[in-house]
Amino acid sequence: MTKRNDYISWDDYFMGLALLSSKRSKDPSSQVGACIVDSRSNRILSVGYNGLPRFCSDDEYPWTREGDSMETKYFYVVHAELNAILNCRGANLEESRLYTTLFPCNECAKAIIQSGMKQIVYLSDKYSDTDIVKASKRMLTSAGVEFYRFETDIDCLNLNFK
Ligand SMILES: Nc1nc(=O)n([C@H]2C[C@H](O)[C@@H](COP(=O)(O)O)O2)cc1CO
Ligand SMILES: [Zn+2]
Repeated sequence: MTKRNDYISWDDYFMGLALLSSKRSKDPSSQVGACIVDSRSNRILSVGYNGLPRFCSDDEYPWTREGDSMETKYFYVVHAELNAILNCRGANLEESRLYTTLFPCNECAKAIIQSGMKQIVYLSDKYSDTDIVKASKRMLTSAGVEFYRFETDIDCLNLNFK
């Protein structure tokens, strides 16, 4: 027997983990996932998805996008990228690579830069026209953090639990 050739690439694996993490999100409109990797050893350092902080109930806080700011999700949700940074349990994120299903906002960009990450691989950039993303890209570029869109030959990966 020879080895399998249809195994997934490291990039597919890590973006797949970011996508799988996003499935945990309770946000009805955007489910975002992130995975942080030591790019030299291909070891996973952390994962995260967008959700409320610990001890804040998914059922008691709002999930709406519009209206009184206090009653929208935006004041409360922790972004997937920040959650991944905060979930790293002391791992050194210097020189690491972030896989995220949505381009990071300006606030996450600050945390990415300050934690020493060097690369961002993203799937969607659906808010690219917003000032938030423009500010994010400005800071990331100044800080020398590379970012590039995820590319793959495969459209879909199935997880079969049966
Ligand atoms: N990069 C990001 N990572 C994230 O985790 N989020 C989260 C915040 C919200 O929970 C949701 C965006 O909701 P909406 O504006 O598309 O309905 O995704 C948002 C962005 C966009 O900057
Ligand atoms: Zn963010």
